Amino acid sequence: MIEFRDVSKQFPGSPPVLRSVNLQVPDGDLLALIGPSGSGKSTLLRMVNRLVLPSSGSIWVDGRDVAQADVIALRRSMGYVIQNVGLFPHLTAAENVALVPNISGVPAEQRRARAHELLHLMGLEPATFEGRYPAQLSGGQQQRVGIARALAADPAYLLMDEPFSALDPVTREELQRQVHDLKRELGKTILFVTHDVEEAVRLGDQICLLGQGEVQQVGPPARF
Ligand SMILES: Nc1ncnc2c1ncn2[C@@H]1O[C@H](COP(=O)(O)OP(=O)(O)OP(=O)(O)O)[C@@H](O)[C@H]1O
Repeated sequence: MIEFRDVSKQFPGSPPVLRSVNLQVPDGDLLALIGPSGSGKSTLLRMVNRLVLPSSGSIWVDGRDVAQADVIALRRSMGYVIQNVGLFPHLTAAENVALVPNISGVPAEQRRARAHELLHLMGLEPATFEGRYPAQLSGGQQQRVGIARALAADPAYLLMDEPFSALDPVTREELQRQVHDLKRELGKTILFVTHDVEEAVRLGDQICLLGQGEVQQVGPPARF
């Protein structure tokens, strides 16, 4: 479970972004964070992997306060997917997917097998795609590689920050379906930022609406 306990955030010299946020993402759930631009969605998500530190309050993952965790171990224990993927341009699709296993010392053969498995899972046939560089992939294919990379260390948690915003509607729907299947089949716990209410309704077990620095509403999609 991911839990925000009384979390507030104020960047120096700016008005408060978030005030007293209390929120839980139970194991196996996808919580979609929605809200107007600037409402603090990304800030809240980034506090989970400590890219942003709360001004007060705490964030707990699996019953542990992330402030006490080793930051590298914490980040490796979570998949992180962002809008513009951030693939390394000089690494092939398979090498990008196998990046974390590589730094963690997983032997080459095992890494390759894992990269194949994940590319396949994301609908990219390894025989065709493993050797391609990001520039040789479409936006949707790059995003699939980005998700495969986030899954490489088999993290229990995925943090997804507007992962599909830059994609055309058809690709976007395909990837939404894939995330839905992933969640069901692999039992991941997902925090998903989107500005698209339809996407939130389609994917979320719970939706949290942020606004004016606070949680305005939280509940299952039927209530939105
Ligand atoms: N590092 C930072 N330093 C100062 N202010 C910041 C920083 N990061 C974010 N902010 C401010 O915090 C507020 C919330 O930003 P955040 O990116 O969390 O919003 P968001 O809801 O994700 O917006 P969007 O939908 O536009 O991506 C904004 O006013 C932003 O300018």
